[in-house]
Amino acid sequence: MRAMTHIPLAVSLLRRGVDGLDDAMLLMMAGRRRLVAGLAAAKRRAGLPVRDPAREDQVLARGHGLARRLGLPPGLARSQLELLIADACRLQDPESGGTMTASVSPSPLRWFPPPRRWAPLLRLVPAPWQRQALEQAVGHLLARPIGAGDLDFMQGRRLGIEVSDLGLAWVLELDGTRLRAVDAQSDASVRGSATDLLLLASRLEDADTLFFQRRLEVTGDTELGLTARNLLDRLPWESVPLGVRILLNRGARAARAAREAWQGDPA
Ligand SMILES: C=C(O[C@@H]1C=C(C(=O)O)C=C[C@H]1O)C(=O)O
Repeated sequence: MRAMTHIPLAVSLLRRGVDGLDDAMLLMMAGRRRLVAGLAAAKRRAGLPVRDPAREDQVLARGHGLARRLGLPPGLARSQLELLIADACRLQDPESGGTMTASVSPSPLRWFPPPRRWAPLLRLVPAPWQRQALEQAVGHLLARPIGAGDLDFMQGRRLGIEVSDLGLAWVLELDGTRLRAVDAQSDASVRGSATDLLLLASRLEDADTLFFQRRLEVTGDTELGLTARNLLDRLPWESVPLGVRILLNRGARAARAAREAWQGDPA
């Protein structure tokens, strides 16, 4: 018998990466199955058959093209896609014992998992990229109030945003007229679920209601937190670019519907 071998740090770190990607692949498979469930219902309503050989060829051809661009062995991509297609067909055909037809949800958003489901994927995004995306998004949203000096109370202070269900947290600092995401302790933090923060940012829920229902929390320097919260409430919504408003609104509605559709889901 071999003695216990020491596992080098590089091996265990790389294995953590492999685990993350394996999780991501399984999550994607679960997402594909949900879409297939929606497709099954839509095809049934339209009187279309379960199998569509032309579409299957198209799926395989797309996979082949992408595999080539990614430098993947073509056989690998093909065999994986064939497995997925076979599973999708079983899933849709009640004769073959598939349970999906019985459990298709009335909401098409069943296949759009709420944020906590896809959080593991987000955590794979390197922190500097996350920070950059946040800076750009918040910078867009708050361009006018920053220009008007409404955020001057934040000069030299650091405000944290914590997305509780995603396990994500960022700290923002106002540097002149630019909001920067920094790697430092915050003076105060606003904390809520991804869906609730999105509902707040898109004005589909107001801060008072969310605080009252404890769906939004302020920690740390309460005065700074409350000033930030009040600013959110008074945000001149008309000054936010229309495209951003539409995107936020759609995103928040989808997240809320997904949360409702998934409520009571045991998994
Ligand atoms: C999902 C569908 O049903 C079947 C499964 C397919 C797939 O898994 O990609 C493709 C075509 C159909 O044979 C569909 O019609 O798109």
